[in-house]
Amino acid sequence: MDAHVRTVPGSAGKWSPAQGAGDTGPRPEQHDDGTPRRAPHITSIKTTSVCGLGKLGSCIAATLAARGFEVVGVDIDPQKVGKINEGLAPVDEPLLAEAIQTGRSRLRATIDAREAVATDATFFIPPSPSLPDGSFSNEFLLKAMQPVARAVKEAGKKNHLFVCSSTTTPGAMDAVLIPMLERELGGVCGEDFGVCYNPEFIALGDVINGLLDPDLVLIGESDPESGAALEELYRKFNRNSPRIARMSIISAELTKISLNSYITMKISFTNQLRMIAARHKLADIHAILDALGNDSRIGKKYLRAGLSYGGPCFPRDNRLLAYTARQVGLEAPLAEASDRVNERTKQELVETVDEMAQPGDTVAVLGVTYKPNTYITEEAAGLFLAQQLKRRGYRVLVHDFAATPVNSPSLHEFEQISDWEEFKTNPGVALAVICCPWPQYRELAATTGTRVFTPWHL
Ligand SMILES: NC(=O)C1=CN([C@@H]2O[C@H](COP(=O)(O)OP(=O)(O)OC[C@H]3O[C@@H](n4cnc5c(N)ncnc54)[C@H](O)[C@@H]3O)[C@@H](O)[C@H]2O)C=CC1
Ligand SMILES: O=C(O)[C@H]1O[C@H](OP(=O)(O)OP(=O)(O)OC[C@H]2O[C@@H](n3ccc(=O)[nH]c3=O)[C@H](O)[C@@H]2O)[C@H](O)[C@@H](O)[C@@H]1O
Repeated sequence: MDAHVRTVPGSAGKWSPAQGAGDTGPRPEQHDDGTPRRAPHITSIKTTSVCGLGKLGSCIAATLAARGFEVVGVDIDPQKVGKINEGLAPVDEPLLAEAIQTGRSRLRATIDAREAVATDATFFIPPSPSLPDGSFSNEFLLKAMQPVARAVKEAGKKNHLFVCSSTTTPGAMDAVLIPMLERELGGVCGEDFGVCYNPEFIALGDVINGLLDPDLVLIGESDPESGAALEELYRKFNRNSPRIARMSIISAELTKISLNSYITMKISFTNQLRMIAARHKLADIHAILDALGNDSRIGKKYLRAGLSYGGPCFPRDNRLLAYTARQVGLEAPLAEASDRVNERTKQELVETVDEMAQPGDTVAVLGVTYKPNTYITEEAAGLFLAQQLKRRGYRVLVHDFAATPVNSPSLHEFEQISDWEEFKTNPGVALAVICCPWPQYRELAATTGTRVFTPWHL
């Protein structure tokens, strides 16, 4: 059953540190059956478990171990478990293999979720895929959390800390995931056990450094003790001294997607401006943005003119904010506009190329990942262009420094440029379009005699 959230519970009352998520007032001293209520008293997390050893989870497990915590990794995929136990990286991510080596004596993995019970806190990081209405599915989180909760109950263990790091639909923790935990554990969240919502702000390709030196650590907490325990963990774990923002769980769910939605708004603004500037012969979008970024209220980050944003996070987190607004009877026109500009940016790329070449021509699409240093092609501008050109009757050649038909099956339908060095010296195509700013493409962009179109300032 997919129990994704259907209604967003109100967050009307203001949260205070002494109050758990969804609290409505002081609680009685006892449970209905007369047993005393007890606040969770985890004060120090020494041993951790990480459920979901994918692109994010394997990096969290490895860095926790590298920074001195005992870690049990859990995944339903025996291959990922096997790799961790062999001391190898289960996914491609810079510095992951090194982190695993550093923490090897403290890191092991298993497919048996019950082993998480022996640890103080479990981080849950399975997928939370988008559904057609824009919300995120809770299915994998429920399946990952349930066996751990059952095992905690069977063991009679008190005060296990459940930490959700996957992105959730705002309201899903209070309406779906915590009620499941309360049913399985037979207790009240925030009193008999603790829950934190703790998403990470990391960019693929830089996950290890992003985890160790973040700008922000975000903790949504069911009760102050749980939040304090997690804060203490981060104070030992982080190499820098980031702002640790603690708040209610619903606030943290909203903060996570708002951050990404705000940045997509910034990127879409650059693309909107680029389209306007392009209609003026002497206007240079790169010069305009470079100047704008000097205003400290704007800043230079994510103000680079290029193409549409893509990947597994930005597009869907931004749509989730719009969904969240609809759930409470509002609109989120800014989030919707970011999405519309992003779609328009993709279409505009196809139209521009269509003006520079004609069906039947051979066009090389260079860079089909959503950004450099990753093999992921999800919602990437290059992949979209290649698909659209093929549909319009072009012969399309694709090239990337990381994505291949093996790791990105959507590339199977295209002819691949397998030898970059050879292509670079003799492209033999009507047009080459640089869709992803891999720095290596700079050489081609500088070559005279090759017709190259690059929206990026390489
Ligand atoms: N990849 C990223 O850059 C970021 C991802 N996130 C969020 O983190 C979550 C995970 O994302 P990724 O790591 O990219 O996903 P992924 O698909 O790379 O990895 C998920 C892992 O969870 C495992 N899994 C599935 N069901 C399980 C279960 N019942 N028990 C234990 N393991 C289970 C899968 O086998 C897989 O190894 C998502 O909610 C995503 O939105 C948030 C910030 C950044
Ligand atoms: O929520 C998440 O999962 C993560 O999503 C993003 O991380 P990521 O998608 O890996 O990558 P980014 O490096 O942020 O790039 C995203 C997209 O923005 C585009 N971009 C980036 C910068 C820029 O100036 N312009 C621009 O179009 C990139 O080309 C790429 O398509 C955020 O940067 C992370 O903070 C966040 O935790």
